Formats: sequence, structure tokens, C-alpha cells
Amino acid sequence: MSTEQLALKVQDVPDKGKGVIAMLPISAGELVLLEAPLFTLSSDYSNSDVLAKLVALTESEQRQFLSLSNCHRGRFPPLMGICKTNALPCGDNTTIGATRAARAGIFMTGSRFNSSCVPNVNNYWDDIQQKISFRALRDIPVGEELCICYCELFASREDRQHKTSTAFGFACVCSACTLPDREQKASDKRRTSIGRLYGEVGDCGNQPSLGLRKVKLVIKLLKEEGILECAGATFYYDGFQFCVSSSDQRNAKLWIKKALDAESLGRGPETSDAKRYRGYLENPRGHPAFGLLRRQTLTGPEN
Ligand SMILES: C[S@@+](CC[C@H](N)C(=O)[O-])C[C@H]1O[C@@H](n2cnc3c(N)ncnc32)[C@H](O)[C@@H]1O
Repeated sequence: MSTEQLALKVQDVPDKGKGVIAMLPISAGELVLLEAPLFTLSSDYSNSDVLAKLVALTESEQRQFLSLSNCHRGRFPPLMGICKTNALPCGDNTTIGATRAARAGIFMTGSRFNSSCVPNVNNYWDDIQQKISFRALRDIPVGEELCICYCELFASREDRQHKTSTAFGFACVCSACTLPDREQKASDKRRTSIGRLYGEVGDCGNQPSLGLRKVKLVIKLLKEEGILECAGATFYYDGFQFCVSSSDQRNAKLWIKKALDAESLGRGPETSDAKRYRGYLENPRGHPAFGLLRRQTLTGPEN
């Protein structure tokens, strides 16, 4: 067993079947698991594709595969049901925006992570190592369950529950989905506002001051929802782009440093985006949008 896996244990958790529990204190940004898939499938797989993968496995691996949960009993043939319940993206995949990985994989430990709408772990496919990595988004104490997010974060609880119940056959019981009524309404309002602002920020290319105000509002809302660590990088990068297009190098550097820190936390310091961000931190003029708009001094991130 690798050092990373010593920090984890798969065990029964209330209302969710099995789950992954921290056995040691885990620090923000730490790699908690790096795992090769048992097998991968293209996104349009059929039952016979799964069967072909299964016969290539050892008997012990087949047993492990068949022990995974199946939330689609009666709706799909059993092998398909297990894959649909447990497959994780093996490629670029975003819960923000529309990028969908072309392949998905089944993982002996990785497929045991349950979902939370306030995840404390981020999963990311490492294309170079051909493995999936799981990194802690914040400090995690011993005994806490490690959860990733299966669904769109910037949606109301009703919409999130609709997605998890149709795609995965469960009504999410995470802390964000079980808030008392008043707090639930406030959370729904924040998340739907973030979703709306996400689109609006994208439309502010020629209005950098307005764009930055919206970015700052999103960051405030993400922080209040406890999901800044898993969703902040893209907005910090937007902040950088507004500054760089206005030739404001000083503030551009402050924004790109935030984007780099957020990227490294959730996906590691060696991703292609992290490398690109480091390049811009050294030389913001290297960005293709540098100086495209009127030169002006904007503002940096709040803290
Ligand atoms: C990929 S599996 C995760 C591991 C699974 N709990 C097991 O026992 O192997 C997905 C299934 O876990 C359960 N699950 C995951 N996240 C959950 C959540 N937030 N609330 C309730 N059930 C959840 C659902 O049954 C779902 O279909």
C-alpha cells in the first residue's frame, strides 16, 4: 500500500453505503490518492464493451469490480449499472462549463468517494501518469469523510438533487443539501447568482472594471458557500485577463498568483494550466490579450 493510501480507509458511512475516511490528518493541497484505473471506457460504452474489459481482468479484480455499488439495478444490465454508478472522468472535465471527458474509468478506491456539494477533495485525471489524483481542498481532520462533487455546484438544491437522483439514483445528504429551510434558501440564492455571474463575467470582455466587480462578487459568494477552493481558479484567471488586457501588470500578477495557488491546490503544481500561469506571473505581457484595451489601473484580489 502506498503512503498516500495509508491516510485513507474505505468503510460504511451513514446513508451512503461505503465511503472514504481520513485516517491521518490531511493538509490542504495534499495528494490523498493517486490511482490507476482498473479499466477505462469511451463515454459511449455498451454492455459488451464492459464485458470485454472484465474478461481481461484477474479473478480478484473481477471480484472487486462486482463488489462496487450499483444504483441502476433494474434500469441497466448489471455490468453497465456498476459502470454508470462508479465511472470517473479520465480527461479534462469541468463541473463549471461544458468540458466533458471522452473516457471514464473504474477505480477500486477512487470509485468509493461519495459526493458532496461542499467537497473537501478534488479529483483530477493526470494524463501524463494515466492515473486519477485526489487532492485535499482544505485541511481535513482524522475521521472526516473525503468527498468529491458529482454534480454542478452553481445550481439550487432542487436542481442538484434532480441531477444526482436521475444520474446516480440518490438524493444527496451532504451538508449543503440538508440545511434548515432559511439557510437553504440563502444557499440556493448564492449558488444560482454565482451561475448567472459566471455567464456575465464572460460577457464583460470590453468592460474590465465591471467584469472585475462581478469577479469579486462571485469570489465573495463562493467563500460564503465554502466552495472557493474548488471553484475559485477560473474566476481568479478572469481577474487576471481583465487586468492584462488593460496593461495593468501589477494587478494582473496578483490575480494570476491567486489562480496559480488555486490550481495547485486542487490539481497540483505541475498541470499545464499551472505551468502557463507561472509563465504569466513572470511575464504578464506574454498573454495574447495584453494591451488589447485602453490602458488603465484596475484592482487586485481583495485578500
Ligand atoms: C460512486 S458510488 C460511491 C461509493 C458508494 N457509496 C459505495 O458504497 O460504494 C456512488 C453511490 O454512492 C452513494 N452516494 C454518493 N454520494 C452520496 C450522497 N452525497 N448522498 C447519498 N448517497 C450518496 C449513492 O448511492 C451513489 O449511487
